[in-house]
Amino acid sequence: MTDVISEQELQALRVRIDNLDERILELISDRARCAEEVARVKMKELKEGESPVFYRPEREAQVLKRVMARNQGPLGNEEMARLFREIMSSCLALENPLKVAYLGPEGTFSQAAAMKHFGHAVISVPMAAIDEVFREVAAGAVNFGVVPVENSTEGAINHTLDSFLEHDMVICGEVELRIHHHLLVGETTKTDKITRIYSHAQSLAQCRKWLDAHYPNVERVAVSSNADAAKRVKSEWNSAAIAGDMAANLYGLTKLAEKIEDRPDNSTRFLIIGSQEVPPTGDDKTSIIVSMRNKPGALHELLVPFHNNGIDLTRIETRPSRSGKWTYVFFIDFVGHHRDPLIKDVLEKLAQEAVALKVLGSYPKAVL
Ligand SMILES: O=C(O)C(=O)C[C@]1(C(=O)O)C=C[C@@H](O)C=C1
Repeated sequence: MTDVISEQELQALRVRIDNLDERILELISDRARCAEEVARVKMKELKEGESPVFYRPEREAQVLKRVMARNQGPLGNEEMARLFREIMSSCLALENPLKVAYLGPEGTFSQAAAMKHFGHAVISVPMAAIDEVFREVAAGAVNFGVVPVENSTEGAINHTLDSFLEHDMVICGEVELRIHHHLLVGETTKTDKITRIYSHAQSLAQCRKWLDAHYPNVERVAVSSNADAAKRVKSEWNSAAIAGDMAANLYGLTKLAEKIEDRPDNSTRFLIIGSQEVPPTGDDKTSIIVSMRNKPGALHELLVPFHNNGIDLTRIETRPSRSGKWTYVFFIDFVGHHRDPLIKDVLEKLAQEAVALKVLGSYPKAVL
């Protein structure tokens, strides 16, 4: 009897869900038609020689923040924003499908970061090296690139910082990704006979203590990427790989142990590079490169204008210079947009003291 009643209850709920889905479907289609209209207006307003700007990171940040502010549950803010991220991604693809280069191969955390930032409707293009991502963007072969810039456990990604010295790029966004590593095996792996564990050197370092505790005598082999590690285990019965969810799914591997990173807050920050300046949203960050004269107190001089104006520095990194002129170079991130009057003032003061100063870009703070 109770079975019949709960079956009826279930039926009624499914009818409600079907009705809601129909309404959601209509609303999403309405939204998509609106985006098509937006594209038409953008094309209409173009002046001679201008090309349309379909992707608007400042607007996307605003849409996602609004969704999060209005959300009343039961779905969490991040979950709800993730759904809207995908809807917007599909709407943008209707206007103009974006091409995004990332540090490949398929299944890397860089690809996961690209999907988190742009949604799944973009065309993602794997590159063999960070420098190639920069070159692909510079050549106009893709609209944007996604490159890792710092990891909370292992620090700065120097290849990325150095590439900024060589290429003229605009930073148009940032995305932070929680990095969860898993120990992965294939169908043919003999799990009690593992003699080798493959992963990228950074990931092996991020799981060092776990490996010492669980596989102290197993050979650790550093390969070019986690995705490459995952690919190798498919055909080796005595090997395992350390990689993330994307690589596990892509290569059909099983998790022998989940979330094995030593620090539970392990995350990587990625930058979105392109050629498009992003207008202020009121909640932005700016990245600059500055080189100072090689004299005592140079770093102090550099920091004083920020301190005096109460500007929040979020990161400072030093790299060796590439030429005689660039004796040493500072990469600085701070809160604010380079068009804000206060920030403009500080940058002008800084430019007077510096050998060279380059604004890499102002962009909305990561929302997701
Ligand atoms: O508002 C715009 O300019 C749009 O193109 C619409 C829209 C959206 O779907 O909301 C789509 C893509 C842009 O990156 C930002 C927003």
